Amino acid sequence: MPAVPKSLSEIIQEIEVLGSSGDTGVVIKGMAMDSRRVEEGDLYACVPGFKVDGHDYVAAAVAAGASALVVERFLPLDVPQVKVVSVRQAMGAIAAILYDRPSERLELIGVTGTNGKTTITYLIEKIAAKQKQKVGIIGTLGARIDGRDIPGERTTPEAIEVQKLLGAMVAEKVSVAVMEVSSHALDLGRVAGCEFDVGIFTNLTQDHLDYHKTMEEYLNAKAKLFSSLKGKKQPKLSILNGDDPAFLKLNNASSAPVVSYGIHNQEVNYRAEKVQVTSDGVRFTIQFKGDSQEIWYATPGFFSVYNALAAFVWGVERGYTPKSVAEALAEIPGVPGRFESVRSGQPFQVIVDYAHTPDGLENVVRTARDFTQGRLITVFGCGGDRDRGKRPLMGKVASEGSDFLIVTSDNPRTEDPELIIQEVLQGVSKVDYVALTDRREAIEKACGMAKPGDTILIAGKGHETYQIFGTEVHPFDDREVARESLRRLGYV
Ligand SMILES: CC(=O)N[C@H]1[C@@H](OP(=O)(O)OP(=O)(O)OC[C@H]2O[C@@H](n3ccc(=O)[nH]c3=O)[C@H](O)[C@@H]2O)O[C@H](CO)[C@@H](O)[C@@H]1O[C@H](C)C(=O)N[C@@H](C)C(=O)N[C@H](CCC(=O)O)C(=O)O
Ligand SMILES: Nc1ncnc2c1ncn2[C@@H]1O[C@H](COP(=O)(O)OP(=O)(O)OP(=O)(O)O)[C@@H](O)[C@H]1O
Ligand SMILES: N[C@H](CCC[C@H](N)C(=O)O)C(=O)O
Ligand SMILES: [Mg+2]
Repeated sequence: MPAVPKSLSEIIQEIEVLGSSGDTGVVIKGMAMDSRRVEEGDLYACVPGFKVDGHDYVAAAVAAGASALVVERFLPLDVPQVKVVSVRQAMGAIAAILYDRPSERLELIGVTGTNGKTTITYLIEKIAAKQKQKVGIIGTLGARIDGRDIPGERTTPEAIEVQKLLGAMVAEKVSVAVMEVSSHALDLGRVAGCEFDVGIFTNLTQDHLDYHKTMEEYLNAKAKLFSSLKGKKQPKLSILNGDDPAFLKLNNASSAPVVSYGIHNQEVNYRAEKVQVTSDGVRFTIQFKGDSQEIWYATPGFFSVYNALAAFVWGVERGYTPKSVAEALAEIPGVPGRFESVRSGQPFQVIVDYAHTPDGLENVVRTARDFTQGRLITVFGCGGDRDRGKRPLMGKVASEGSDFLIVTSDNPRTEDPELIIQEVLQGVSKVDYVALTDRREAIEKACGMAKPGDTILIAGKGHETYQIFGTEVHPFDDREVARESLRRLGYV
């Protein structure tokens, strides 16, 4: 959906500015934060980045047709300019104005936490779609509007893109939008201009310390989602994992009433009990408000109980019958790249999963181990240019839970793949392992050595269809590569 053109002065009236220069009567037709994507009549937002400063690209932006600039310091140019404290924060607010404040026209759910966000957005999509609601998703797998996929690069896109997508959802009469809100997004203002109605917290374990430095800072970023739950639309709700150590802090930070869920904490509002984890999924009973509901959700792992619980709470609190929410959960075939089985008729299991944190990997290794008769062969690596501290921790949990380990590459980006592997190996002990830098070779090795009853767990890339070396993106899909390896071994 295109932006609704507005004069710069109209925009300035609705946001906090430090000052302006030039003709503020100029009409703004759209907005861009990248000079290379500026179109005629756009407002170019000069973002001081981690690598470069957008203020240095105004000449290119103006040459491409930018009609005005949002700046943190006035530039000696004959172009209308608006000066703000933080361009990153102002960008969302301005884009929201240009797209007619779309988040005020639908229910917006934000899902945050280290693991489980994508999964929960898919569960909520299913629950709402079963009630004949049109649903929009924004997250790691891209955006999706009423079942139509729109590719995306980040878990939470930049603010302008977020508002544009929400605007498109409003235009398509979406009533429920569910969005993954990463800690980077909360810190970098990518959700500025969004009025959330519901915040969902999954869990907090180590990740992204390259960016946040401490777990406390990481949690503070997450907490912003819950403290932001105020505004015109009512009611607001925080849905929090009562078993997580971060619960108390988020409970205190929340501006909205809190509903909690969990398994161990006896005080939570929605509690799962009689949990059975099988190789096909999880079965359990939810006790809530003097009522109870049986749940079947076809993704194995104790962690799946938490994901299903969080989605169930949203559905029931929205007023859907517990039975209809349970039926929706039972119908979900699985989320791409999350505990996804590759089946080519081979007498062993091959599972592709997106676990890329110590906690995620530990959970998924334990789950696979629990239903494996033979050996558990785990293939994984750690991303380059990401939290280095998690590498030996992932090496440790993978080696402790597996019978054979193949340490390989997972998006080395600008780092040396061999050195990343060395850091993973620092945590590896008590297990036979091999390091194979080439991920294809690693998967082939696993398939070649598996015997009937074994399980191969290929972790870290899940749905990803690429491998990033340097800044180049090469096609690579764990599921495809596993299928090819199995084919070569004679399975079809
Ligand atoms: C730390 C981080 O998030 N960085 C993001 C940030 O980069 P940056 O601020 O350093 O940008 P920069 O390259 O210095 O450029 C500054 C400005 O100059 C502009 N520019 C630059 C060059 C030019 O010719 N013209 C121009 O206008 C850029 O468009 C930008 O506006 O803004 C860039 C532009 O949007 C993003 O691509 C970049 O994401 C990087 C690549 C990234 O990897 N982010 C990851 C860590 C991330 O965001 N992950 C989270 C969490 C994932 C999860 O766990 O779920 C996510 O939400 O995806
Ligand atoms: N509730 C959970 N607790 C711990 N681990 C989980 C949980 N849910 C999923 N996982 C593990 O984490 C992996 C990623 O799950 P998912 O994609 O839902 O998380 P995410 O929070 O969206 O991740 P990202 O930060 O990359 O967006 C899964 O493949 C699984 O191994
Ligand atoms: N959203 C996560 C995904 C990591 C997936 C893994 N494959 C990697 O590239 O490190 C991140 O950006 O840290
Ligand atoms: Mg995700």
